[in-house]
Amino acid sequence: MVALRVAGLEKSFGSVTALSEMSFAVESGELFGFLGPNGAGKTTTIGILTGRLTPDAGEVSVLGTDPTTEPVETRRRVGILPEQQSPPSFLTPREYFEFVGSIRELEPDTVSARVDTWADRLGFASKLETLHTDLSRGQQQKVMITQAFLHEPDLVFIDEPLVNLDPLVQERVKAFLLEYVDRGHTIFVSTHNVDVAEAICTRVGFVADGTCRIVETASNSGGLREQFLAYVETTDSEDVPTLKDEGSSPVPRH
Ligand SMILES: Nc1ncnc2c1ncn2[C@@H]1O[C@H](COP(=O)(O)OP(=O)(O)OP(=O)(O)O)[C@@H](O)[C@H]1O
Repeated sequence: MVALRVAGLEKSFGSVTALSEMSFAVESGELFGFLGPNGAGKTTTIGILTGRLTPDAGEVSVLGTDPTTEPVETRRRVGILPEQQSPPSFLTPREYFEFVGSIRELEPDTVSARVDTWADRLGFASKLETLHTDLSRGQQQKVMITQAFLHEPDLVFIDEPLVNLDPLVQERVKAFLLEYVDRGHTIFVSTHNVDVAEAICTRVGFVADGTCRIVETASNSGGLREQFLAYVETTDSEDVPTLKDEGSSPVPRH
């Protein structure tokens, strides 16, 4: 079953073309990686998939909803870990999770049990009653990861899930993501981190220059990093690493 699908997406901001004929689909149960350099169009695509942005053209479907016409319904059904967003500074993690739980229509006992599990998993039990403003960046990231999964949605969008986390917690998050898709849920991960994509994703969409090319990580023989850098070289993206000096052959663009 298809969890999400975009077809022919176009999006410009003034004279800047952010997306150009972006098309791909993600099946239920996939851990799909969206891998691209700065400015490739990843955040813009997630913004459209979660109803925050409206495309100039193209079709989009998320769990059978259309986020361009029914954004509230789409957001009700998914979890979102936005890029570089902090929890409210004036709340503690426990207060914030109670707030998120009420919006997500969860029973207080369910919220409490899930928060305890997440606090143990990511190691922030001692910080549950501390104002967010007094938490480190990594501790705030743990809170943001928890809120995205609190209602155990069928589909979760996560932007750079491991940023600011220490290596031990990174391993725990990666293990959780794999377990979550094993249970039949779908995860869409946007990242710059090729190693993370290669380690956990079933398929990867290389994003560059506002468009996307799908690569199967399981049958990937040439090394994801080399393929990715070679792909980016074939686009018009600026400020990206080059492999030309190392004698690699670019992968032809689809
Ligand atoms: N609100 C906006 N106004 C003008 N230009 C924008 C806006 N949002 C995005 N852009 C431009 O659209 C392009 C795609 O940006 P986007 O944020 O989607 O990239 P990204 O892949 O998420 O990048 P990064 O990895 O650096 O976060 C960039 O050229 C960016 O400058």
